[in-house]
Amino acid sequence: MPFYPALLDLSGRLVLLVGGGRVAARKLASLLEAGARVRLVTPALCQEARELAGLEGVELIERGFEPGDVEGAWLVISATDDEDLNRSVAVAAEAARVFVNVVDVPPMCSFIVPAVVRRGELTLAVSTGGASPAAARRLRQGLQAQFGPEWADYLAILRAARQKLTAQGRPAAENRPLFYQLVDSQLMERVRAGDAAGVDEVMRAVLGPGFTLKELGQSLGRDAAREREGA
Ligand SMILES: C[C@@]1(CC(=O)O)C2=NC(=C\c3[nH]c(c(CCC(=O)O)c3CC(=O)O)Cc3[nH]c(c(CC(=O)O)c3CCC(=O)O)/C=C3\N/C(=C\2)[C@@H](CCC(=O)O)[C@]3(C)CC(=O)O)/[C@H]1CCC(=O)O
Ligand SMILES: NC(=O)c1ccc[n+]([C@@H]2O[C@H](COP(=O)([O-])OP(=O)(O)OC[C@H]3O[C@@H](n4cnc5c(N)ncnc54)[C@H](O)[C@@H]3O)[C@@H](O)[C@H]2O)c1
Repeated sequence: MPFYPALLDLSGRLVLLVGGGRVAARKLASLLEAGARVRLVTPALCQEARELAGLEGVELIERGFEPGDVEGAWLVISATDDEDLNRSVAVAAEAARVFVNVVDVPPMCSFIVPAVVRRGELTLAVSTGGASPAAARRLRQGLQAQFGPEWADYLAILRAARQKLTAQGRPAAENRPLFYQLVDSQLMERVRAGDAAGVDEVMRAVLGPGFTLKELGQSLGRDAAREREGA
C-alpha cells in the first residue's frame, strides 16, 4: 500500500497510549520527545514505563482500556500483546476518526511507524511499507553512521542564515540561488571540521557581510557529545 509520508506536530496535543510494557515505554519516550501530552492507559507498568509516566505531560490511568479513553486524542498507539484488546482500541480509534498504530499488527493500523535517525532538525525516516522491519532497521543504522552530529549545527546555521536573508525582503528568485550556493559550498566540510573561522569565510563569500556565526547567534559542536552518546 502506498502510505502517505508526513511529519506530525504533536506538541501540546493529546496522544492515547495503551499498554505499559517495554514497547509502550519506547513509544512514550518518543512521544514526549515530540512534545506530545500522553494519556497512558494500562493496569500494570514495567519499571521503564513507570519512570517515564512520572514526567510532566503524562496522564497515567492505571486500569484496563475503555473506548472512552480515545476522547480528545489526536493519535492512538496500542502497544499490547492482547489481540482482542488491540482490536477494541483500533475500533474505538477508527470510530473517532483518529489515526491508530497497533504495534506490529499492520492490518489494525491506519498509520505505521518508520525507523528514524535525528540530527537536530534533520529527520531521516525509513519505511519499507511493512515489507521488512529488519531491513528498515539496518537501513537506519547505515544512515546513522553516514549522517553525523554535524548535521545539527549545519542545519541550525542554514536556518538562521535563511531567516536573516529572507527578512531582508529581496524577491525569492534572488535568494534561491544563494541557498543553493550555500548548500553546494564547503560549508558542511567546515562545520564537520569544527572550523568556525572557515565557516565564517564561506558565509562571507556566499552571502556577504552580516552572516558570521556570531552575527547569526550560532556556534559549533553543541550537539556533538549528545549525538555521540545516542548514536
Ligand atoms: C521501524 C520500527 C519502528 C518502531 O517499531 O518503532 C518498526 N519495527 C521495528 C523493528 C522490528 N519489528 C519487528 C522486528 C523483528 C524482525 C522482523 O520481523 O522483520 C524488528 C527488528 C528488530 O527488532 O530487530 C517485528 C515486526 N514488526 C512488524 C511485524 C508484523 C508484520 O510484519 O506483519 C513484526 C513481526 C512480529 C512477529 O513476529 O509476530 C510490523 C511493523 N513494524 C514497523 C516498525 C512497521 C513497519 C515499518 C516499515 O515500514 O518497515 C509495522 C508494519 C507496524 C508498526 O509497528 O508500526 C522498528 C525499527 C526501529 C529501529 O531499529 O530503527
Ligand atoms: N516493534 C518492535 O520493535 C517490537 C518489539 C517487541 C515487541 N513488540 C510487540 O509489541 C507488543 C507489546 O510488547 P511488550 O514487550 O511491551 O509487551 P508486554 O506484554 O510487556 O506489555 C503489554 C502491556 O499491556 C498492558 N495491558 C494488558 N491488558 C491491558 C488492558 N486491558 N488495557 C491496557 N493495557 C493493558 C499490560 O499491563 C502490559 O503493560 C507485543 O505485541 C509485541 O509483539 C514490538
